[in-house]
Amino acid sequence: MSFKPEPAPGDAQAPHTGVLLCNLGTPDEPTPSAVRRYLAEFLSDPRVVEIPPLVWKPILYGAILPTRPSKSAEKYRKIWMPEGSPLAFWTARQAVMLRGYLGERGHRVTVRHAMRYGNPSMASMLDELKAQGCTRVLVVPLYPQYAGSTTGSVFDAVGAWARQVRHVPEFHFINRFHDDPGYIRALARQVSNYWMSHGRPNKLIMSFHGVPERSIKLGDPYQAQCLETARLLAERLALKSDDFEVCFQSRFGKAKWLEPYTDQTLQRLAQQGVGRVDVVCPGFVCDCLETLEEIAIEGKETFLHAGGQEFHYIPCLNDNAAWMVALSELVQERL
Ligand SMILES: C=CC1=C(C)c2cc3[nH]c(cc4nc(cc5[nH]c(cc1n2)c(C)c5CCC(=O)O)C(CCC(=O)O)=C4C)c(C)c3C=C
Ligand SMILES: [Fe+2]
Ligand SMILES: [Fe+2]
Repeated sequence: MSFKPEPAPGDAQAPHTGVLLCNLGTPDEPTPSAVRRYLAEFLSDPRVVEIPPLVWKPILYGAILPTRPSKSAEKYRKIWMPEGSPLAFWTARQAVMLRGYLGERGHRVTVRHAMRYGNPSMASMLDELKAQGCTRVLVVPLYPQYAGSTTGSVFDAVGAWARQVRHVPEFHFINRFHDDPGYIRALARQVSNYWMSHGRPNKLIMSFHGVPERSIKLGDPYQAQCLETARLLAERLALKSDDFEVCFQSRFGKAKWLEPYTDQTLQRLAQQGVGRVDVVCPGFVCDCLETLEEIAIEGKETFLHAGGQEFHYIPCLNDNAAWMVALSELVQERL
């Protein structure tokens, strides 16, 4: 004798969908050796450094990997949380929260998160979704603005995994959400809530991660999407054109990157006598090294040393409730 189980919500015939939130990745520990392992993988990706390997590999192994890891590890140590790297913590938390937001809907959905470089790897999480019986997978790069070096590279990793699988699931991809009304609303909430408790600045700086200028000339839509996010956020906050400035941070290497650079902008504003700036980083949905160390610590020093009076860093969306609603809507539209 056997019992037939009650039909599962969403019914057993419905396809089982996996949702994979993907972020950049981060070292496992704030130590030179862990940072070296991470940077070696990250900076060997031809999407990230578009220099012919015969030219780039000697620079990477001869100049960068012997020196940068210990300097970067020191920076990571300043922002490390008891739970680990902030980027890993917030990415994992968003996946857990998204599960809760989707759970009540009765779809057969399994949510996981993965990192493009480091752990948990994309291949291991795609293996797991497949083992769980997912026949469809929605890949969600946690980058609002599309860049070949970030979003494009996530799709490469999915392709590389699929190459060694016989029965490939039905893949769906989110390409960008830089102008999504829910995302813009969440950003505006995050900023206006901050201003409700801390007052308003003389200038709001919207700082996005940079990319080499050359990648834009070759057709990357990243810069245009950053500027559109900034325009929509300013509109939603009812800012006038001289209430805010857009700039680009985290330059890497010798080439020209997108301008204006964030550090030079902070210096100039301080010298022009702008007393208080607030910085928000709309291109990052999770706080990380580039926001907590480069902006909240180094950027603050730059501004104050150049004569600025007050510097505020407005945290990323992280577990902001309006953002979780926006993310769950982005996903639900594609279930
Ligand atoms: C938000 C989108 C990002 C784009 C676009 C991007 C492009 C890009 N980055 C590098 C080099 C480095 N980035 C590093 C850290 C880092 N970058 C992003 C996001 C984007 N990068 C994040 C979220 C992080 C933080 C990771 C963390 O652990 O918190 C680093 C490593 C740190 C260091 O040693 O400085 C490098 C290097 C390039 C070359 C590039 C585009 C071509
Ligand atoms: Fe980066
Ligand atoms: Fe940086």
